[in-house]
Amino acid sequence: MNAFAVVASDLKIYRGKNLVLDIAEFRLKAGEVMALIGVNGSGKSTLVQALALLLKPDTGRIFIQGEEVTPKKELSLRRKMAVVFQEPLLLDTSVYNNVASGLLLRGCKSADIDQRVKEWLTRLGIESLAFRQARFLSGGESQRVSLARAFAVNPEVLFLDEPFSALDYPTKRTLITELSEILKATGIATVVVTHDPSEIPLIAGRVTVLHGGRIAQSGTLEEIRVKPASKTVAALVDAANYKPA
Ligand SMILES: Nc1ncnc2c1ncn2[C@@H]1O[C@H](COP(=O)(O)OP(=O)(O)OP(=O)(O)O)[C@@H](O)[C@H]1O
Repeated sequence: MNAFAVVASDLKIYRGKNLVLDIAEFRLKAGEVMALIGVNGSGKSTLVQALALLLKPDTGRIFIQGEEVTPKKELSLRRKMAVVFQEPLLLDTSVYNNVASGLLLRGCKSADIDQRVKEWLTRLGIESLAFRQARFLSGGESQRVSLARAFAVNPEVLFLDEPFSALDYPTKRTLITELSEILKATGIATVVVTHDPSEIPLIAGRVTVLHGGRIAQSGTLEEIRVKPASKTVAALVDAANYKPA
């Protein structure tokens, strides 16, 4: 197994004439859960989309588990990854079919699909919702379906782009704790975008701070709090409700 799940270098993305992402080097270790934070517009979603191979960078090289992304390998490498967004983006069908959708796309056999869908419905505590239409779910239930769909494909790398920000506080806390247990058990390398530093100790180890499309600082939350690279970074990690774990 490669020591790094994702490596990117000299990653640049322009929107019109604006350079919105300028990453000299990014490394996500195998099995690591990294929090990605930054003010609005700092480039978090753009970086996630680029690393998940959903957005083509203008320059740069990306390696997934040591394999360089090339036009020929792009689709197979993309299928090693799963992304969960703030909006669950569910298909207008049953919960079961939603969780099965990524596996169908990957051409899995129906017996495997059934086994994996049932496993992940159970692990996310939504087996009783299997035949409910997705449009009738609550926000928290929808996000559980979206996570089950992501885990069902057995991803090597998982990207979570503010998956909890639309949820109420108790629902969010319960889901983060469960998700953290699943990530520990599976060892899937994960990048989780969050606006709430109090979530970081619950789920992630290292923190990467983006500012103006660049990596402003990277380290543990404690390291960054003790020696923030700038006032903006200090403000980001200095949430009133944060207590060291
Ligand atoms: N489709 C687009 N067209 C033009 N500019 C864009 C587009 N998407 C993003 N941008 C710009 O790129 C920059 C980075 O945006 P991005 O969404 O990655 O930031 P973010 O850190 O995820 O923000 P937020 O915390 O608000 O979600 C912003 O200046 C944004 O306006």
